[in-house]
Amino acid sequence: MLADTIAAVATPPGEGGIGIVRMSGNRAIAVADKIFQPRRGLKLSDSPSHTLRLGYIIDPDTGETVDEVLASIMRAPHSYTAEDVVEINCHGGSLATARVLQLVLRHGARLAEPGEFTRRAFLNGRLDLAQAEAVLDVIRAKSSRGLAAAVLQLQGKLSHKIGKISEWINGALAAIEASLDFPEEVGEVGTEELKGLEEAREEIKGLLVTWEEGRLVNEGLKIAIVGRPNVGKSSLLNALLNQERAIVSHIPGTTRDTIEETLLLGGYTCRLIDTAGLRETADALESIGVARTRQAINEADLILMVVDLSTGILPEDRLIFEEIAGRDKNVIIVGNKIDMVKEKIKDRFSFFEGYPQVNVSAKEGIGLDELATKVREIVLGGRVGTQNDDVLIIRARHRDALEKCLEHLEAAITAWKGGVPTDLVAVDLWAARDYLGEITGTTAREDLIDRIFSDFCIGK
Ligand SMILES: Nc1nc2c(c(=O)[nH]1)N(C=O)[C@@H](CNc1ccc(C(=O)N[C@@H](CCC(=O)O)C(=O)O)cc1)CN2
Ligand SMILES: Nc1nc2c(ncn2[C@@H]2O[C@H](COP(=O)(O)OP(=O)(O)OP(=O)(O)O)[C@@H](O)[C@H]2O)c(=O)[nH]1
Ligand SMILES: [Mg+2]
Repeated sequence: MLADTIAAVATPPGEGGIGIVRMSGNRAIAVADKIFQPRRGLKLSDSPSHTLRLGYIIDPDTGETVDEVLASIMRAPHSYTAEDVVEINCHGGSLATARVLQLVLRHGARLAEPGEFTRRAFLNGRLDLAQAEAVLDVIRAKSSRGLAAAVLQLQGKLSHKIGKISEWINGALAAIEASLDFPEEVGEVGTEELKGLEEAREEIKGLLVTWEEGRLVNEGLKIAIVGRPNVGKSSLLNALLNQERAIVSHIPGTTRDTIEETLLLGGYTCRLIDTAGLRETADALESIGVARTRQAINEADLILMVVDLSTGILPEDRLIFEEIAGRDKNVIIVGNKIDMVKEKIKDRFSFFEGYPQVNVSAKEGIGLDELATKVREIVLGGRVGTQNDDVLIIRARHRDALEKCLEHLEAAITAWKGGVPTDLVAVDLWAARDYLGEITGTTAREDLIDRIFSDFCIGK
């Protein structure tokens, strides 16, 4: 158990139903006893673990009653941090919780650092690093699919798979080490172990293919709305959001900066980015906007290229299309202002042959469902349809470690098959094992762990 006792407000600031001050450490219960007076019955230190008591927080120096609260006690090791934990449930609102925090700090606790409660759960072995990261991913989840993936990881499903892969690698290493120690007794290092390594390799590959979806689930699909000025990009953003978010006007060059909003599509978070119309411009401000548009195009997973059906394709449209096409990006051509087209127009512009086109009216709300369906098709397109109970790789850090692990594992397998001396094979296997340990935290360096927990909020 770590020496000092930490405390923080665990609920967000502002007005709310309840505000919680949480303490963890071996003095947590003693500190609580000094300031908490139960209305009746046992004081907190005599209460059984996992019980809740009603009482008052009283400033021992002044005798002043600060708040009426519920205090809960969870004794080590059966708590979130695996240390003694006391939670004081105050009336919501920043003043009561701030006063209670002040009192516990004055009577023996110190303010927790960001993520320190979860860090203690990790250091005390209740969670491994991947599970601790999942705590943050649960808090930050932006879609139901993202939440499901993070909760699975919190429950240890990813860690379990990593453990299984490590076992295969360890099995091979043990066999190699035995054959080095007692070469005459062990004989050939077995095909059994080699098979285990091949299974490990397949398991890693299976995890890596989930990253594409995991990234989408975690970060959201970036959709850039691009086109020449005045075709109705901002109108389309507003129509999809069903909200007057961006300024719309008949003046070309209305949108100067990129505007980003999130939208849920089929359980996935989409980040819709409205951009400044692309054109050659002498206006300094507008050209900054155009540069940002290009950046949005670079970062986008999907581009909605908006054209104006009422004017048809202009040379400017062609230039923009040439800029977009030929990149490895998904593109949907959106023919806008269909409400203005009187005669029966052709469904598609032959110019955009090979690209999906959906015709809409951002103004009248025509064709938006069809566009959403097309977007969803592309989001899911070509991806192995995973279920909510499948493990997903949702952090780039995990993907990177798995890729490194795979490289070394493949090198080891090739070397083994090529008859390279097994002590050399072992070098790659050790490296592969260390990369797996970075995911669960067994071989993660202090600075990496610092970086991970500094992302958390205070009180988590
Ligand atoms: N009030 C409150 N709500 C909360 C949390 C909390 O710490 N306090 N949590 C977190 O912030 C989450 C719940 N997570 C938790 C996970 C484990 C334990 C815990 O006490 N684990 C013991 C087993 C206890 C038992 O089963 O009796 C253990 O693993 O040993 C507590 C909370 C979400 N809601
Ligand atoms: N009739 C009709 N007009 C539309 C439609 N969509 C947009 N407009 C009009 O087209 C003009 C330009 O719309 P915006 O949404 O500002 O166009 P934009 O592409 O964002 O333009 P910039 O920001 O200047 O690049 C406005 O006058 C809109 O009312 C539509 O579906 N039908
Ligand atoms: Mg605009």
